[in-house]
Order: sequence, then structure tokens, then C-alpha cells
Amino acid sequence: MGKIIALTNQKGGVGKTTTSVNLSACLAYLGKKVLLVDVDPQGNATSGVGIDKGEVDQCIYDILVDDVDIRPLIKETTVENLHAIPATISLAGAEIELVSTISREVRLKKSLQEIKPIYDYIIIDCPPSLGLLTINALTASDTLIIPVQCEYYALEGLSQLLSTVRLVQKHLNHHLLIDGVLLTMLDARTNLGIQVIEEVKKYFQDKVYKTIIPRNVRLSEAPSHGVPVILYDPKSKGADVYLDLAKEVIKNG
Ligand SMILES: Nc1ncnc2c1ncn2[C@@H]1O[C@H](COP(=O)(O)OP(=O)(O)OP(=O)(O)O)[C@@H](O)[C@H]1O
Ligand SMILES: [Mg+2]
Repeated sequence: MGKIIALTNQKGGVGKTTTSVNLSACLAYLGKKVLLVDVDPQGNATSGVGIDKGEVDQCIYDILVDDVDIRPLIKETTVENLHAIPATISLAGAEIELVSTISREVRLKKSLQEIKPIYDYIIIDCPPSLGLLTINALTASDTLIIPVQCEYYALEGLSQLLSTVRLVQKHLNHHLLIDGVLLTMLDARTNLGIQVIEEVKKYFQDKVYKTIIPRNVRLSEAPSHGVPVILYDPKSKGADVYLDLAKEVIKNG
């Protein structure tokens, strides 16, 4: 039975998509059967695993708004063992269209439950907001990974995220857990990064992943080639650390 993990943080540009794509690919590389679900209208995770958004006729929008069968939407990717459900810009309308829909918060959960037994891991890439798309992702998930960028104001907005998580736990998904906070984009040349690590560890204690993702140019180059870093440059630091993260995720159960 698959474990459903959402990458979430309403703050933009903290490494949600980079982590969704590369964690999924590394889990697949380690022999797990993985599904990557793109719930962000930007569709960056979709193109990051080599799916041409222009060729996609139905996407996660159709599952959420039109309640279509999830199975035909599953696509192959550039990575063996890794499937994906794409998102396109049409998803931008879903946030508003779902407002008046019955059981609007549980639509993704209902669909993913049907295919959960086929996969070891289902990884959801969330948009940078706390709207209905993210609520659907939190409601569908077993656990959360919260990427936090090693920058000034790293903890800003996290209390709002945590109170949204508590509301979802109370009303929509009692067993939702925070697996951990992932520190991203560390620049080892500055003291600032070290300070942020200490601050985040003080706040989240043992909920912080041992693996810390450094800044690595290969990680930012890989998406334009439609492949995760493990295929783009397997010897890079970026490939190394995301493999470490995948092993840590597997070890955590
Ligand atoms: N470890 C890293 N090293 C270098 N560049 C990185 C790293 N992680 C992410 N990036 C780059 O930083 C930018 C933001 O990352 P990413 O898209 O993963 O964040 P996000 O949280 O998904 O953003 P959004 O909130 O817009 O969805 C991207 O251009 C990405 O290539
Ligand atoms: Mg993103």
C-alpha cells in the first residue's frame, strides 16, 4: 500500500517542485514504484519529468473538477518506475470552480485511494498557496514534507501553514502527520545558512531531515532538459543529496 507524501509550503520558490521531482526520481531509482502528482497550475513538476504540457489533453483539473477516472491520466515519464499525473494552466481555474462543489476538499483523496495499492510512494507537488488545491493535497496525504529555504525569513509563514495543517487534521484527515522539515538551497559559504539551520532545528527539533539540500547548479539546470538530476548528472552533488533524502524517507517508513 503506497504512502502519500505532499511537498507543501505556501511560500514560493523554496524547493517544493525540485524536491518533488528529484525525490520521486530517486525513490524510483532505488526500485520503488512511484507516482508524481502535480497539483500546481504552473506545471513545473510535469515538465520536469519530461511531459510536454502542450500534448496533455486531460490533467489533474479534470479529476478535481469533472470527477473523471484517474487511471487514463497516468503518464510515463523520462524515469523508469516513475509515473506522473500532469497539471496544466487550466488548473488555475479549479480553485474558484471548486468553491461551489460538493465534497470539494476530498476529491483528490477519493481518486488517489483507487490507485494507492499500485504504488510504493505517491508524491504530491503543491502550489505556493493555502487554497483548495493545497487543502485537497493535505486531505489526500499520509504525511507532509515542508521544504524551508536556508535564507532570511525562513520561518516566516510557517505558523500559518501549521495552523492550516491542524485544521485539516481536525476536520478532514485525522491521521495526517508532518514527516519533516527539509532545509533547502544551503549556501555553505555563508554564516546565514548555519544560523537558519540552528533556528529551524530549535523550532522543529527531531522533525528536521538529516539530509540538507545545498545550492547546486545542476539542480536548476536539469528541468530545462526534462529530466531529474539523477539522469542529467548522476555524479553531481544534487544527485547525491536527493538519493540520501530518498534513503532517509524509506528508512522513516
Ligand atoms: N538546491 C538547489 N540549488 C539550486 N537551485 C535550486 C535548488 N532548489 C531549487 N532551485 C531553483 O530555485 C527555483 C525555485 O525552486 P522550486 O521551483 O523547486 O521551488 P517551488 O517551491 O516549487 O516554487 P513555487 O512556489 O513557485 O512552486 C527554481 O528555479 C529551481 O531550479
Ligand atoms: Mg513549485
